[in-house]
Amino acid sequence: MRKPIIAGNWKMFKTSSEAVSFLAEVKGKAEIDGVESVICAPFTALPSLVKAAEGTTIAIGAQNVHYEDSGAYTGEISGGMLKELGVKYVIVGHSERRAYFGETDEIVNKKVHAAFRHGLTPIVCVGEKLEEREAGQTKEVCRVQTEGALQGLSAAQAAEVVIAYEPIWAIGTGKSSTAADAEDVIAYIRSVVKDLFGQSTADAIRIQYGGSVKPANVAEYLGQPNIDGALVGGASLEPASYVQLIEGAK
Ligand SMILES: O=C[C@H](O)COP(=O)(O)O
Repeated sequence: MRKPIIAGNWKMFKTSSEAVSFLAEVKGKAEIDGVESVICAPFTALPSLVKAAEGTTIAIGAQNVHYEDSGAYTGEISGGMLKELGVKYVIVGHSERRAYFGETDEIVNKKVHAAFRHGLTPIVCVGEKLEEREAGQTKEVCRVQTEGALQGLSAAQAAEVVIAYEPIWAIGTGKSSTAADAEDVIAYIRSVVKDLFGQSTADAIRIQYGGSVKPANVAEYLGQPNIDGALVGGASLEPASYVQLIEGAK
């Protein structure tokens, strides 16, 4: 039985003090049996957020990690630095990082391995652009990105990964994929994992949908047999909305 996982991706929003106020508001309310609550915050908010989340069941995640453990990489953050803070998850290969920061499938794969070296759980994003969808390439794009991201992992590691299927045209646009379409692609991604690692890994791996998820539609996505959660941007920024997302996943 896969535990549903709702992860807020705050992107480049919220200072450290804003993050702590948010946590104080959702404490207790966003902690619901049977649902895993995660907040992926900017690096600067992580130390205070991890501290504020102590004693709660809310896990804290980062939005990026460098693939090397240390070195002359000005401005970058390593897995060891995140681990020492008490961070549990890290988003890898978000489409915004692929588009604006040149992350390739090879870099994503190196980051996934870096996450595991440091005991962090990667939330790996895959998803097609609008023109790829219109050209009927959605599944092929997702297959290539999934295979690339998971390359070289053991089956046990792959089972721990969280995959987030995020059609790029649905991110921050208010245009969400229908639950049936998202289910179809996510079931396909699970079959790709089965081909790579076998049935038990495919049964264990959690796959989220992301792209204009809101309190009003989260239950419909989570009601699909292969959709195990949501990676949520805009609707995760307000405390009441974040709590409703967690409630909707129950
Ligand atoms: O990581 C989250 C996604 O990019 C979705 O963002 P959104 O919920 O604002 O569409």
